[in-house]
Amino acid sequence: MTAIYKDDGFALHTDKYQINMTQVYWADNMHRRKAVFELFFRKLPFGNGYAVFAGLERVVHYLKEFRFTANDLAYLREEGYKEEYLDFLKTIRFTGTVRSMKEGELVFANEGIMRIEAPLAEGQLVETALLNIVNYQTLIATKASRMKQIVGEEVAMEFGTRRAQEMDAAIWGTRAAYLAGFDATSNVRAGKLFGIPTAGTHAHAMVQAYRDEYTAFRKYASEHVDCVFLVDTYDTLKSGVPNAIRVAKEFGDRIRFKGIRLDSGDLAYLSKTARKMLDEAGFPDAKIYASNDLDETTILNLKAQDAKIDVWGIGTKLITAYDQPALGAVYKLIAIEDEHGRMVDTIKISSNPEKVSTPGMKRVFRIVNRDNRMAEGDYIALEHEEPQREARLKMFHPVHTHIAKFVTDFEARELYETIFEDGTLTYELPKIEEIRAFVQANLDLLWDEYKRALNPVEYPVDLSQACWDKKMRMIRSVLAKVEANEEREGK
Ligand SMILES: Nc1ncnc2c1ncn2[C@@H]1O[C@H](COP(=O)(O)OP(=O)(O)OP(=O)(O)O)[C@@H](O)[C@H]1O
Ligand SMILES: O=P(O)(O)OC[C@H]1O[C@H](OP(=O)(O)OP(=O)(O)O)[C@H](O)[C@@H]1O
Ligand SMILES: O=C(O)c1cccnc1
Repeated sequence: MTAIYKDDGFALHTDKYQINMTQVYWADNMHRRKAVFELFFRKLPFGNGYAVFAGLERVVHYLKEFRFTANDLAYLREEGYKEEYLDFLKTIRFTGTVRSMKEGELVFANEGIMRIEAPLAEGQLVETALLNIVNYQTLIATKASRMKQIVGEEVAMEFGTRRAQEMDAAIWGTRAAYLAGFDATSNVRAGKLFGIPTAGTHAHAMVQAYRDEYTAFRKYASEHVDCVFLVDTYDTLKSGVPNAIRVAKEFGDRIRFKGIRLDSGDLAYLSKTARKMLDEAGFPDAKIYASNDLDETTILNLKAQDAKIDVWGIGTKLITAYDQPALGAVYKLIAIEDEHGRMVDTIKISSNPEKVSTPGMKRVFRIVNRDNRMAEGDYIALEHEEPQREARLKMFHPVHTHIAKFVTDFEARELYETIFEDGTLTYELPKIEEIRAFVQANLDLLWDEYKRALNPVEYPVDLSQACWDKKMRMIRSVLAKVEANEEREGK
């Protein structure tokens, strides 16, 4: 790489305004004030009924290693930052406390996924990277989960690396897809880094290189025991499938003829006809793989057409989150220490009531009905509240408050774990297989109405009465100040 400075850290993986704001805090001696930030999104992606949280592992690595290197500081010096400020940046490490949902948790709009309590300077500087990581990984995990819900018991393989937005996206995207339910990836480096099962067939290039399918399949079979032949280079039914069958017969027990891959044309018609040909030739166990711009809509349609596809190879539409390429997670200041050392809550008002932030330190609980083991909804309470101790919980819609219900026999599962305590990592990162199992267990708690791909029912995310009252009090107090200001200005 022809970098001017060695790329040896991630602290500069931030927006310049974070460094500029931090300079202001530092110059004003505000930088050590305790601040609390919350990371959340306001709208679920893809019209899905839930999102799958991913990104915590990388966030942990990032915060653990957070420091400005000598190269970072040299570059900032060249950018014109003052020497005294650079001396301060040089000493910065992440010393905060992080409370977060676990990777693989199902998460909904307007609930804090992660809460960062840290000296203001640190909390501010890490915003961009945290959003960068969580936004992308959660987006892809959600897309993958949505696709896997449609794929069902069949196999979903991640094929997206070639179309991903560069290398990081391919690697962390395939990890997100796997933890959310995909079964394997074609990316070998992801296999090495995360222990994800890898798998693959072959491309048209190999058939073209040998110029005929029969020779190409034979050569492949001579070198590999597990064989899936790509059959659409010339003519799927007239040439590809017959050549695959011919080679499978010739090699007999010397190979495991796992199947064929279709990569163009009418996948419903071709798969049904190919299935018949394989069965008649005595290969009922050979699987039919399909790829070619697949997404959940196409897969659902193919299933409706009774396509005989066993393995779905999915690339572009998954790894680029093609129909919605960004999750709008934000990172908002919810409380800050004042000049007297007291924590004061902050609120951001918007003309859209759904966008008004919920002030203060809170915890998120999943309310699970003990009788049927299904989730009743999520419940956001103030830090000190203990909903699990209540016999009867009122759950009401935070905007349309007349929509309410009471739950009695319930378990209130707190969704936050402590990840860092005063800068020390206290959380043991789970293995990826554990995260996968966790996603499945979480999905089992949701009624199908929340999980369907089209027009799912909105899952309740409610505020406790105390939390709601506090929000309303703060809205009234801010609006009163705005009015007083207007009067002063004589408007
Ligand atoms: N039976 C089907 N019903 C609905 N969609 C299908 C069906 N068969 C294939 N598709 C989808 O239709 C699209 C066909 O795209 P396109 O016309 O680009 O492919 P192609 O011409 O078959 O192959 P190539 O990608 O080599 O150009 C793909 O997204 C594919 O997944
Ligand atoms: O379609 P995706 O969901 O992205 O799946 C991955 C695609 O990558 C390969 O195609 P390749 O790059 O060789 O191009 P082509 O098949 O589109 O010509 C493969 O044959 C799939 O078609
Ligand atoms: O193994 C395959 O078939 C594969 C891998 C990546 C992209 N397309 C197909």
